[in-house]
Amino acid sequence: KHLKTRAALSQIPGPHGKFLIGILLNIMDTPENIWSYVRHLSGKYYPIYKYWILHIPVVTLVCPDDIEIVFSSTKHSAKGDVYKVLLPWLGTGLLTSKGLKWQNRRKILTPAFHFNILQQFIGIFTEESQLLVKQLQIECEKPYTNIVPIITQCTLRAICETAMGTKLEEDAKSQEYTNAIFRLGEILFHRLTRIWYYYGASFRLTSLYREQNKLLKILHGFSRSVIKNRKDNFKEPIDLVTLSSGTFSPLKRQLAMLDLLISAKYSGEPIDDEGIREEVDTFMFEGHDTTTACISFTLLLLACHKDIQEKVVQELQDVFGDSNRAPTFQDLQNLRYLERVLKESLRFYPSVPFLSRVSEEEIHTYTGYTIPSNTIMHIHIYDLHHNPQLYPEPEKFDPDRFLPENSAGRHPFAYIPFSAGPRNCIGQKFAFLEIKTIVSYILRNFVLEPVDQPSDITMITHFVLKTRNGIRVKFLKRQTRLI
Ligand code: HEM
Repeated sequence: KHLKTRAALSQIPGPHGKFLIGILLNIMDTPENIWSYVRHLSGKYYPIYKYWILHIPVVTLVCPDDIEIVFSSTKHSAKGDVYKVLLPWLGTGLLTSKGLKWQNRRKILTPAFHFNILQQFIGIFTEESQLLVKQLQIECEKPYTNIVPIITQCTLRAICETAMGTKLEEDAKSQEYTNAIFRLGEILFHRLTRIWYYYGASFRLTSLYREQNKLLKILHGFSRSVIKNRKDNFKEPIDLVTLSSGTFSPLKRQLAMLDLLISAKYSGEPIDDEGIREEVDTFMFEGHDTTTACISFTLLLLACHKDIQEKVVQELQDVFGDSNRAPTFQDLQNLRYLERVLKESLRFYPSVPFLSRVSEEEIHTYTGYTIPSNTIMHIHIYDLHHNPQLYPEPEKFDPDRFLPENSAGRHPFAYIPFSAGPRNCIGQKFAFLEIKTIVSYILRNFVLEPVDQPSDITMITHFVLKTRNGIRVKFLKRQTRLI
């Protein structure tokens, strides 16, 4: 079996690497060099390549036909080894679980992302956007602003309130929680780019491991105390089926996703308190860095493309006029041009640049190779989205690529910022509502001037698309204030 596996893998092209260690030395490098190295491999070996890291083979897929084979199947849904670093924080929640557990959790969580539930979050997104506008007014005095930290604060507050029903205030407990999320993010990043820390006891011997444990105590302690509080005040199970069917009517009280999980538990669904904690933590992780990346890169692109920025502002003027009212669900639906801008922004800068899966059985690729069972597969969304055969002039920011007439005929797996198939992102509608609310508030109040250009930006390897030095934009107060 071993020889058969080796023989199949040897047919797949890729860098030779060194005897016994494969390409280990190439990835023991800075995060920006790892990023460039992987881009180089994708260009050189398109449509598929393989490398060895020590004794572990990794096959990378960059072509939509091969990606379709993996994503369309309910097999191959187990995650690759990179996700191991997330387990201490998230446990096996929706992102990291597999098999029956994943199926059960997905079934429980799906109604929580129905439009009828999501609509009630627009009020929270609006409040957070208004707070952000106030902060950005102060930034207008400065020559430029690194937008990433300020947007992160905003999206973190939004997800905390929607997922847990808890506001992150200025108090010590909230600050401690926020700081722990930031610091744990740094440690996860440190481990992600050091593969020898995924396996065995090597990470446990480091001071970072001890620090991680302290941070986990804070994070899990916070989630558990919110869950306990919410459970103590829980009145009656929510009828999710009724709530997620029929037309939307505003609820008597603001529900958090946590309430829906508690309700599912009391209705006999297979989820206990620790399971609820896993899912709440998963939302906290998945639900803020991804939206931060999308908003930050969109602001960068709009600052650098004034004509497109003006078209978005014109659309906002058409929808809101000179009124300073908050957006309704219908307003957000009507922002069609902004939607195309966001889609193109997620093509250009996919918040999740790569995914990793494990083949559960042998795969025969469209491109003519055999991937043996139990092989780690990386799917490079960034390279897929920058393929000139799929997107002519891929480095051009052009929202009209997503006009219906221009999207017709595009390969269904050529555009996958939210992944695809049964294991796609459960939060994509939530994300669009939030991002549209925040970006529209920013553009109703400010003119964006370019500071960094896309060509100035140095990308780094991370779970979520990030740059080495943030993203700088200049904010000017908009003369005809729309809000
Ligand atoms: C622009 C914003 C977002 C992008 C681009 C994005 C992208 C993705 C991608 C690519 C995956 C697949 C990950 C994998 O297979 O390893 C995923 C999964 C997931 N996302 Fe998102 N996401 C976004 C926002 C959100 C938000 C706001 C939430 C929660 C409120 C969320 C919750 C999740 C969860 C729970 C999963 C795991 C789903 C499963 O395995 O069944 N995401 N997301």
